Amino acid sequence: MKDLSHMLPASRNRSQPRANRPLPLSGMDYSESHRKPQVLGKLVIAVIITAVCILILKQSPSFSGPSKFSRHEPGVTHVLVTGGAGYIGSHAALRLLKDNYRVTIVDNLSRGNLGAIRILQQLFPEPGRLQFIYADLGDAVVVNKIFAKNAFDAVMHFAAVAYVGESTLEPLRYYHNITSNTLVILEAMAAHGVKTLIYSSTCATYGEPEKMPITEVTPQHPINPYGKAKKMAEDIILDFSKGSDMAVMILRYFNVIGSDPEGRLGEAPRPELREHGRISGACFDAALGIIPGLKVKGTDYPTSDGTCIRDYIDVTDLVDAHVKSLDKARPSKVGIYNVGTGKGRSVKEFVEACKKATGVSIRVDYLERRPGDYAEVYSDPSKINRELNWSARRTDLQESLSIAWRWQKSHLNGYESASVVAL
Ligand SMILES: O=c1ccn([C@@H]2O[C@H](COP(=O)(O)OP(=O)(O)O[C@H]3OC[C@@H](O)[C@H](O)[C@H]3O)[C@@H](O)[C@H]2O)c(=O)[nH]1
Repeated sequence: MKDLSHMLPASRNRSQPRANRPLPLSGMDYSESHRKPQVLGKLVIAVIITAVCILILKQSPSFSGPSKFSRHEPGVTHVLVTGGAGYIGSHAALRLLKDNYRVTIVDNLSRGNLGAIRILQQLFPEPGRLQFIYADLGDAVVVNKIFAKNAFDAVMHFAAVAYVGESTLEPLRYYHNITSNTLVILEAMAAHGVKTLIYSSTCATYGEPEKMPITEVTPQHPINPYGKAKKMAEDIILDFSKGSDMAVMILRYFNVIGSDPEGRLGEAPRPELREHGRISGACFDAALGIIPGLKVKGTDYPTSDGTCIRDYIDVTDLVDAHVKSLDKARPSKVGIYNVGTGKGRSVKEFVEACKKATGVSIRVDYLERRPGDYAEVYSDPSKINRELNWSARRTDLQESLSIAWRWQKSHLNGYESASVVAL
């Protein structure tokens, strides 16, 4: 058995010991059946544990076992959700499962959380609803096996590293993870006749446009490796789909915030990547006292208050756009959509909303600009409003942040613990 416990996220709150449970993974299998009894010789305990393991194994489809997903059942859409252990992917998987889709999640857990998968498994324990496969999309052989064993109807490709700052420091990681892995997915789709793709792209592909708001025909001139890698992936997808009967939807997300309003899932980024973290995570970390204060990166931008302008879209609205895209995807058609609210908010405005949502007077330090940042981006969402009948519903920044804050407060160690604190 391969011990992959080092891949679990480190404790977010240094004052609390890390819950060091070894990951129950064996090769590519995901199963809780591999735990060994701690005390040898205690036969009765061993028998009970074995019985429990068999029960759990029955509930947790494993990659190498007979797949309950290998048959194509008419009327049930089976969606491959790459990156389904991550922030957006897990929220999308939850919505798909709620809407009665069958879901297979593939994730290498490099940025996502096994805890999110466990929550989804608890919510949807029925055999044949949710399958989790621990695998890296960079491994074409494994990806092909996954496609060969499963009859996917559609792919939602979320899996990606997604920090603008990190991308400027580690560009090759971004090109590999985003661009190359998309190629692997497309090749597997072609080889196995899967013809529907919903692709997670980003406003970062536009770079620093001259005109606001950004429409889908605004020229794309990305200025950081993250945006460039996503743009390349988009181009490959478009070339690949040309002249084919592929149904493709490319969704260009603006800045995603919030979490499941019912508090089942949240955003739990890797603590070791905190320095690259997004503004929402940084605000919450500052409010929780995990970091001494929030660093506002750049106050000399040509904007109303000197800080960057972004369009913050709630994750619940974003996953709704995915479900609508899947519904409206048609053979031989490509749809490209901005997914945003259409409203630009400055970093200073964001910080004020975060202070109100958390009730904490967060300390704010003003620093130099962050490499790779653009001054102002916000969307014109009229195309997606019109064509997919989608519009953002939760447009109150403070409300989205309040929902996310509730989850953060009750998950000080991310998915590893649910210790509630009174602030
Ligand atoms: O600690 C921080 C983090 C961020 N910021 C600022 O907040 C603004 C937003 O930065 P974020 O890192 O949250 O988000 P970005 O706009 O860089 O990209 C984000 O949105 C588009 C998505 O596709 C990307 O995946 C996501 O990272 C920037 O101006 C940034 O400099 C801070 O001032 N302090």
